[in-house]
Amino acid sequence: MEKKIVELKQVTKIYEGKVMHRALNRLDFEAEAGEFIAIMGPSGSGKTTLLNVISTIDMPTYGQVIVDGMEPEALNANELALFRRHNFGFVFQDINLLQMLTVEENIVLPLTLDGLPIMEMQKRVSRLAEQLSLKEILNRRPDELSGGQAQRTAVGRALVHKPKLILADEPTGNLDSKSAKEVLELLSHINETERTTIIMVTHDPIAASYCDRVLFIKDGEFFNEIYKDERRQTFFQRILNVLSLLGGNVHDLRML
Ligand SMILES: Nc1ncnc2c1ncn2[C@@H]1O[C@H](COP(=O)(O)OP(=O)(O)OP(=O)(O)O)[C@@H](O)[C@H]1O
Repeated sequence: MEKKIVELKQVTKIYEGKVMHRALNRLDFEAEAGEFIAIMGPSGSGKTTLLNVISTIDMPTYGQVIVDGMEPEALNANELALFRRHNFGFVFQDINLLQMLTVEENIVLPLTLDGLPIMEMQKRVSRLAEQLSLKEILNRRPDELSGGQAQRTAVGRALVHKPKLILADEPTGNLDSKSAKEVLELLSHINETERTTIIMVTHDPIAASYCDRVLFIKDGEFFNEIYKDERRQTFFQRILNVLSLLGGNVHDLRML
């Protein structure tokens, strides 16, 4: 049995506002080290909230979150910021590269915060550039990149400090299908070779079919969960079957 990297026990998240909203309701969730997991559900079902609670960006109202054996709630603000920076890599739909910096400088940025020796930084960047097929374009700036190259750079930036867990929120949401495929194959490859755990929120059943497991949530509660045990195409069909049971707006299912 693999080590558990994330454990959520009966997690409830209530947003207090003019109208109180229960975004997660008594949700249990576990991720083992090395898993590649997709989180799916209709718009507003709590997917981003779940990712934010796992990444410690947000704290649950009730329930317990344990990441790599630690309870983030027990840490003070500085400790929490460090914990997050050392353990997590983030990939978002909006790629957010720094326009003034080259691909190489964007990738290396998180390491400069930790004051790593230059030789070590160069070693890591050149290894990543190889893995991410960015070798030829390390000196380009973000406005000279395709969408796929830009997102691969962002994946590089998320990986450079060797995080235990990659948290991705719609990483292919703004990409054409060819670039999306490149990024998904890359995430799969990183997951297989480095055993980095990846948790990815997606509306896209094709993206989800690259994962080992898909967790479906509805109204902030567990709805279903399926594991890949066969070819990606058959897994894709099973994902579509659950999505049709889940209901919601068909416009939520982009790229179908
Ligand atoms: N800061 C907030 N204050 C109040 N309500 C919020 C806040 N953030 C999210 N919500 C509400 O909580 C619910 C869950 O939001 P969340 O963003 O987690 O859903 P989601 O499944 O990621 O949606 P989408 O697929 O549209 O991105 C929604 O009804 C949303 O309106």
